[in-house]
Amino acid sequence: MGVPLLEMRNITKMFPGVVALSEVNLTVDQGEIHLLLGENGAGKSTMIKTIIGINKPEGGEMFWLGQPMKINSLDDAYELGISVIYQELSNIPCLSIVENMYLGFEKRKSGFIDWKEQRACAKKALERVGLSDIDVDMPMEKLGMGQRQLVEIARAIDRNAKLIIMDEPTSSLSRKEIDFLMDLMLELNSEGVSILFITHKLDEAKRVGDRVTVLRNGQNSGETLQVKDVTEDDIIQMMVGRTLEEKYPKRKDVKIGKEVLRCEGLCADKFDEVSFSVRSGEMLGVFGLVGAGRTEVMRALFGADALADGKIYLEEKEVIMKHPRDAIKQGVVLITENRKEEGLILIHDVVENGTLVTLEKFKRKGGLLDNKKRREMVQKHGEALNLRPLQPDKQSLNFSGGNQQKIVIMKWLLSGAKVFIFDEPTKGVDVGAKVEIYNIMNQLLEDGAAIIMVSSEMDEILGMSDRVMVMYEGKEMGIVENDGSVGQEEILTLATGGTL
Ligand SMILES: Nc1ncnc2c1ncn2[C@@H]1O[C@H](COP(=O)(O)OP(=O)(O)OP(=O)(O)O)[C@@H](O)[C@H]1O
Repeated sequence: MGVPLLEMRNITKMFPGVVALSEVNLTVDQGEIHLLLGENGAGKSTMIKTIIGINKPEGGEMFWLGQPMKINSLDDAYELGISVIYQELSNIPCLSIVENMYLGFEKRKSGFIDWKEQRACAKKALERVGLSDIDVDMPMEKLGMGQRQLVEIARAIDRNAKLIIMDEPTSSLSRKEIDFLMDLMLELNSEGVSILFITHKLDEAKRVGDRVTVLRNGQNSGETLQVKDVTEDDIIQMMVGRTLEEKYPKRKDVKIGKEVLRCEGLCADKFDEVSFSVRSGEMLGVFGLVGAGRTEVMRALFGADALADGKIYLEEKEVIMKHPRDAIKQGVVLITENRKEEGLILIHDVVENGTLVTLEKFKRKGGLLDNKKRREMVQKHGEALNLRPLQPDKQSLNFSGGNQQKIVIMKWLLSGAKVFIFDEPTKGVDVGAKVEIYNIMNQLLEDGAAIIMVSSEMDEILGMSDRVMVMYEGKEMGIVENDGSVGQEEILTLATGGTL
């Protein structure tokens, strides 16, 4: 194996009130896929930012191919051959694919941008990620989340990276795209590229990883191990310090009651004739591959996008959702998949974000806000959601990705709605926190709410839903009872346009 490609020794990084990394060690060998795992807030992203020079550690040493690593900026990282594919997409939506791919690293000829060369190289790299038919001059915003992610991967391939750091690259991809990416990772790896792979999906991790380093509360949790020598349960034990009894906790005292919401023949640009209903105490799972139109239906139902046709009934009365305000007023809320753009005001703290849609509840006589009560509520829900760190005054942008998701969930939990639409609720959330979110959903159902859960995770859909609506290319392919009579195969058949 020779000298390690990257060696991080005793890295310590502090932020106000938090020791994000404490004497952490990480070694990535040449030509290996190394897993960096840990709960939300364990310090994985902080470690990556340290590797690429964004964070300056307070202590520790870094080596690249055995030599002390001088890294002061992202440019130094690229120079060495390190590319990062971030958890949250970092491209600029209004720029074209090719502009995004070479932003800050333009190919030049006689001082001018060499568009011909850029387009040719972009096309070649995009072919490798399965996007051979795509027009490289198309604006990024025209692509779905999954495709945008693949463009980022193409950019790393184009830069001939020696180390590709992938921070949850699969969280926005469909099953097919994930399989494609896993194969691509193995292929790149066989060509000698090292990959540092961060994921919360342990099955994927096990599928491709050679060795695994686990972080827990900013420290190494045990030694780095060979992936073939550990089970998923061993990894969970290292991550959370205990084994999880149930991945999908059972609902105890839930009675499915009357229909709360019914949608008939919903139509818009991206979907056609979608009809479904959900009852009190019931979870309707909505499954489909990326681009199936699930999020679009939910956004229209919530009044965030316009409907061309169709009717919505709430407790048997027809309602019009022209604006999210209308939906919230009627007790229908959407917990968006896109937390950074739509879920949170990142510069605001947890109290402000957590109580943003429920300010009315905290108004005192005279109209002033009861900030003490706001803080107490946020503290209470933060504890229930295991928000880490539990610092209500901390700016949301300084929370780890998974913990930001918990703040978004908190915001809507406080609203006391009748219908909760969760769009990919556990995206980027660690195994332990997933169970916490499922427990909260179960509690909502016990309290009589209705839940619609859009998810690309088949296990999650089958583990949590009472019924499953399957969509394909904007069409509703069927609604099935999740009572064991249908399984993964049947649902996938519907999701790929087939019939049962
Ligand atoms: N700029 C910052 N200012 C203050 N605290 C920060 C900052 N960046 C990270 N932290 C804190 O450092 C800790 C580690 O966060 P980090 O983002 O590295 O976690 P993570 O393991 O990547 O989690 P996730 O899986 O949720 O993405 C957290 O407590 C986080 O709140």
